[in-house]
Amino acid sequence: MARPLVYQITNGVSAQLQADCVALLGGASIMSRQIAEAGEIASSCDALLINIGTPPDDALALYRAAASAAAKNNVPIVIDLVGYGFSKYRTDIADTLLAEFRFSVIKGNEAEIGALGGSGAAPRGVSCDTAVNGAARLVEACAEKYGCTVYSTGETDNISDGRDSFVIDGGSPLLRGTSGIGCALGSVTALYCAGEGPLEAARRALRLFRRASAEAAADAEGPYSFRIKFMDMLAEYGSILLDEVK
Ligand SMILES: Nc1ncnc2c1ncn2[C@@H]1O[C@H](COP(=O)(O)OP(=O)(O)OP(=O)(O)O)[C@@H](O)[C@H]1O
Ligand SMILES: Cc1ncsc1CCO
Repeated sequence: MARPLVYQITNGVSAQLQADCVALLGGASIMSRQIAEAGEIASSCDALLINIGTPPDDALALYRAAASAAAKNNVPIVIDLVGYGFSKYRTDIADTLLAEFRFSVIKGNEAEIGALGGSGAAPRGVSCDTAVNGAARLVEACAEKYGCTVYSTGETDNISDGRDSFVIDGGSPLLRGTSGIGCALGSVTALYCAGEGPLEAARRALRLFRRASAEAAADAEGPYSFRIKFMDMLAEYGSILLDEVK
């Protein structure tokens, strides 16, 4: 497939980074928050990402319009549960979508997936790095409940499709030194879902980010030069070492 088109409905903070990641890994993005064109775009793209980071007033109607058109056309859908469990508004929206649609991948940081799995703790804001006890088990339980691939990110990443489960570690904590890299990971997951099954796509994205961050950290002078080097390394490993990071 030449340049898979990823329809990204996302937050206003990370959008540029997300579009850049998709572009440097060989995809193309379209971003729009207009309900009027959501069905049209979703039915002709190769993957849909719904990131609830900065939900607009009409968020539920927008996400529904996009998700229902994607589902009708067998377009894979990735949902990034940014801030799930923090505000009731976004948690209710996400729960409604999760009840109505079958997603290819559900992702969040450990605190967000912990909240989804009923850990009893809630994240404080977005990008929360609170560790959750039993994260791997919670990811597996969510994968079984929602019938899809689920992953959580943090010091270690946990991924499961309800049958097979993996832990991914390594990389660099500098990934957390600036904002939006988790959102970009969601975009790359959606991009890879255009070409392969959700578990393989998500594992590949997670491993690519760990691998690229380890290389970038080796000669970064600080969190921002790291961020630039990380993007270069993503491009390098994304095109050269696809099999190795699979
Ligand atoms: N302590 C850590 N060490 C190494 N890598 C990490 C660590 N914490 C997170 N990561 C990696 O950083 C990336 C972003 O994960 P993170 O959990 O920060 O997402 P997030 O909270 O959704 O981020 P954001 O909201 O800023 O987009 C992932 O690739 C994850 O594997
Ligand atoms: C800071 C922030 N607020 C909503 S989304 C976002 C980007 C990181 O998730």
